[in-house]
Formats: sequence, structure tokens, C-alpha cells
Amino acid sequence: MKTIRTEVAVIGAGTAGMTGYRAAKADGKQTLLIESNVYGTTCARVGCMPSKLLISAADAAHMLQAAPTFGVHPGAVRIDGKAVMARVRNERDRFVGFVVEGVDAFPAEDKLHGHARFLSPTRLQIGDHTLVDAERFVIATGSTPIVPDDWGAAGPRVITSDDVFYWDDLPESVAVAGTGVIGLELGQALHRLGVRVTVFGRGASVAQLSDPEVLDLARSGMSDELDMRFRTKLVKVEPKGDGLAITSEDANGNRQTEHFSYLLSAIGRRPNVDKLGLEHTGLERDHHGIPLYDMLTMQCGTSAIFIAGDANDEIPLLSEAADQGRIAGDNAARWPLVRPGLRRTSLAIAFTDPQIATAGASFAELCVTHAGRFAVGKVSFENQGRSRVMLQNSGMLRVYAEFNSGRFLGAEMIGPRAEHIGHLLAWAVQARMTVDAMLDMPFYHPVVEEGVRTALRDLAHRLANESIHDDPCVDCTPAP
Ligand SMILES: Cc1cc2nc3c(=O)[nH]c(=O)nc-3n(C[C@H](O)[C@H](O)[C@H](O)COP(=O)(O)OP(=O)(O)OC[C@H]3O[C@@H](n4cnc5c(N)ncnc54)[C@H](O)[C@@H]3O)c2cc1C
Ligand SMILES: NC(=O)c1ccc[n+]([C@@H]2O[C@H](COP(=O)([O-])OP(=O)(O)OC[C@H]3O[C@@H](n4cnc5c(N)ncnc54)[C@H](O)[C@@H]3O)[C@@H](O)[C@H]2O)c1
Repeated sequence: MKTIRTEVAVIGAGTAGMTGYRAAKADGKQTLLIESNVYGTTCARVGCMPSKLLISAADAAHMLQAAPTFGVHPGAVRIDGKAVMARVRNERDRFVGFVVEGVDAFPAEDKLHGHARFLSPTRLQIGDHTLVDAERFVIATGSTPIVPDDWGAAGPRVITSDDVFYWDDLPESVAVAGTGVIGLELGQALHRLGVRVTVFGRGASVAQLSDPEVLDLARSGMSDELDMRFRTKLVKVEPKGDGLAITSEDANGNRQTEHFSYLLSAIGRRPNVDKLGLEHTGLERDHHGIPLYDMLTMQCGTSAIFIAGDANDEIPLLSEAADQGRIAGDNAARWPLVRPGLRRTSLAIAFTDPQIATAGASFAELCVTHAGRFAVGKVSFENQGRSRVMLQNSGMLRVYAEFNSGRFLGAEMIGPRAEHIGHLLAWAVQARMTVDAMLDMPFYHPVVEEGVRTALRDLAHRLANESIHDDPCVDCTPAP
């Protein structure tokens, strides 16, 4: 077996690993980037980009369906599944191509292919061919979709989001398990593209929402369009004919068996830390096996090992993987003189329709950190001018601020233009703005942001007329 020595070893060439590699190199360290699979990142190959391509096709179909309400009659709509999937794959391959070009530009001696695992705190074994001795490490190994064993045993018709983006055609039907972001984004898109879709949720959660009022509206809005089965678990999944027989059981114990072409398991992702030999590093780990680390430096304990991106399961989003990778790579290079990096205000967007956005502190978080000390303002988009004009007048925004200081803390919404409003509100949280200062900002007419102003005015009124209280927060039941 060959032995290589390097100053920094980065495990995983996804988004976190690539930014980590670049940061360590920029600090002048000899750095090795180790990847076990193909280059191209989860985001570009099977994540953010292909999912948004599929959603855009679904948006086009949906716009045609909504057109007659405006007096515009496009005629019979025909969805060519092969053409839809061809565009998804072709455009996806283009995005992947740009990432691979970036990796190609890294010097050959900085790249190594194979599965890395720790043999000691300073040594990795790569596949069965190389030993890597390094002073410092960045773990950026990403995550893998979860498929329970009993579902997986039903065969290849049980799939994950990874498989969808390799389809040549749209299937007849899909059962989706999970009402998280992936289940809702893909479930709604496939439904709008003419696939028979049923979404099963073992609880009643909707994407990342925790605010009970927004959640209620999101549940009913999604159920109006999609066959949503909340509080329903899958009790048996069996291969049958060219698909699957899926038996579900609702909260009242009623069981039914239905036939679907596929079961899409969208019940979360597991960080890739299990086959890394972390037991040989001496690092303290949590009950999921993830090393304990500092969220500002990404350093695991006081070691020379850093962890970034989906691998630490903190906030499994692209923007976080990029930030955390940069901080981890920089600190690996600087070790032992590590420094806190820039962690930004939380922002999460689900590209459902209506979109869902959460910015800053969530309602559930505030119930813990600010119980009785925060006020809530809100707006419904039902009669909001611009939203009605566009026929996108459904949804709600709830905004939160601290009593006394009037500082804006966060927001949760489902509604039109949430991807943009989410940014606006996250920037206000990070800038530590007060509600009054936000209301001093310009608002054009007629725009959806006027709805934000209505919510902020409501919030300002409540800050002025309500006060800190000791009552238990009746609203603060955790989201199911
Ligand atoms: C369907 C879907 C849609 C998404 N949409 C969005 C979105 O719209 N917006 C958003 O912000 N986020 C989205 N995400 C999440 C986002 O894609 C991830 O948070 C991000 O890609 C994680 O980057 P990463 O670098 O941590 O992991 P990855 O990009 O997965 O990189 C990890 C790499 O490590 C390699 N590796 C693992 N173990 C080893 C080992 N032992 N040795 C060597 N190499 C190893 C893997 O092969 C992989 O290449 C989506 C995810 C999915 C699945
Ligand atoms: N637009 C975006 O930013 C975007 C899009 C897609 C994915 N992502 C990222 O990918 C991550 C993974 O997405 P996800 O949707 O797979 O996970 P998730 O954690 O968002 O949702 C998982 C869902 O599955 C349910 N569930 C868990 N175990 C179950 C079981 N045994 N049976 C039935 N249901 C079960 C949960 O209650 C939840 O509703 C997200 O957390 C997000 O960070 C982001």
C-alpha cells in the first residue's frame, strides 16, 4: 500500500469539501481532497438543481391549468413525460459539468479517489490502496437518504430522491413517504405533471414549519391540492405486478392497501459518519455517532479534525455546507489557532407552491428561548392586493419580535414570493433591526411586500399594546 503525507486531508468532494479544500489551499497548506464517488456534488447531481428543474416543469403545467381563470384558454394540455425528464437530466448534467470543470482545475496531486476511513487521529486508509498521513482533517462526507429495511426489502420500486432524477419518463403513480421538504417538493411537482401521487405523513408536519397557525393553513392548503394522508403510517410494502402493494394505517387504525408504481422514501437523510472509522479518532461523539464540534469553528473538541456540511446534520442545506466548509478548511489550515467563522441567520425555503420560508428564529425556538417575551404579528395573503392580482392569494406570514427592545427575531410563512420575502426578513434579523426601523423602509405599490408591512404593523401594534407575560405559551405545543 502506498503512503501519502499531506498537511490537510479533506474527506468528501461535495460542496462543503470543495469550499474546505479551497480555503485550506488559500491559506497556503498542502491539501488532499479525497472522494469515493463521482465528482459533481449532491446539490448539482441529485439535489437542489434537478429538483428545481422538475418543479419548474410542474410550474409550467400548473400555469396552463390556471390560465382559464384569467380568461386565457391554452387548449388541451399534453405533458410529454420523456421530454420533461430529458430536460431535467440535460440541464442537470450541464450544472454538474460546471462543478466537474472546477474539480478538473485542481492539481492532480491534490486529488485521491476512494473511500476514506480513519485508522488513527492522524492516519486514513483510502480503499485498499493508499494510506494518508495528515496533520489536520476536514470531514465533509454529506448524507444519505434513509430507507427502512422492511421497505427496501420490497425491491427496486422503493426509491429515493436520488433515483427520480435518472428517470427517462414519468411514472403512472408514486406513493411518497414523508411530509418534509423533499416529499412535498417532489410530490407536488409530480402531481402537477400528471402522476397520481399520495403523500403519507406519519405525523402532521409540513416541511420546516413550526408555527401552529401557519402549519394549519399549510396542511389544509396542501390537502386541497394533493392527496395528503397525515397521521398515517405505512405498515406493509410488497412487490406486486409492475409496482408495489402498499398498506397504510390511519390514526383510527383503518387499514387500506393501494397499488403504486413506486414508493419514494423521503423520511430524512442520515449523515455519512458510520463507515468513517471515527472510533479510531478518540473524538467524543453523540448518540448518532456525530463528533461533538463547535458551531463557530467547526472544530471537533480540541482536535485537528473539523466537520462541515450534511455530515454534522446541523442544518443540511447548500448555503450552510458552503459556509461551514469554508470555516472548517480555514481553521484546519490555521490549527491550533482556530477562530470563529461567519455563521449567518437561519433561512430555509421549500419550493412548494405556495412556497414556504422560515427566517431567523422559528416559532418553536422562540417558545424555548423567549417564552412569554415575544409578540406575534401576522398577515393573510387572501386579500393582499398584488397576490390577488396574480391569483396567488393564499397563505400567511407570521412575524416575531421581542418585547421592550422591539427587535425583530424571525418569521414563518407559506405564501407567494416566499423565497424573496424570506431573504428580506432574514437580512433584517441579521442586521438586528427593530420592527420600527423595518417599517421606516420603502414599500412600493402594488407588491407582495406590502403584505409584509401589514404583518409588521400588526406586530408593532402588539408590541405597544401587549406585554411580557408568565402564562404558559398555549401555542407552543411542538409541531407533530
Ligand atoms: C432532493 C434534494 C433537494 C435539495 N434541495 C436543496 C435546495 O433547494 N436548497 C438547499 O440549500 N439545499 C438543498 N438540498 C440539500 C443540499 O443538497 C445539501 O445540504 C448539500 O448538497 C450538502 O453538501 P455536502 O458537501 O455536505 O455533501 P455532498 O455534496 O453530498 O458531498 C459529500 C461527498 O462526500 C463523499 N464521501 C462520503 N463518504 C466518503 C468517504 N468515506 N470517503 C470519501 N468520500 C466520501 C460523497 O461521495 C460525496 O461526494 C437538497 C437535497 C436533496 C437531496
Ligand atoms: N428547498 C430546500 O432547501 C430543500 C429541498 C430538499 C431537501 N432539503 C434538505 O434535505 C433534507 C432532507 O429532506 P427530507 O424531506 O428527506 O427530510 P426532512 O427531515 O425534511 O423530512 C422528513 C419527513 O419524514 C418524516 N418521517 C421520518 N421518519 C419517518 C418514518 N419512519 N415514516 C414516515 N415518515 C417519517 C418526518 O416526520 C418528516 O416529515 C432537509 O432537511 C433539507 O435540509 C432542502
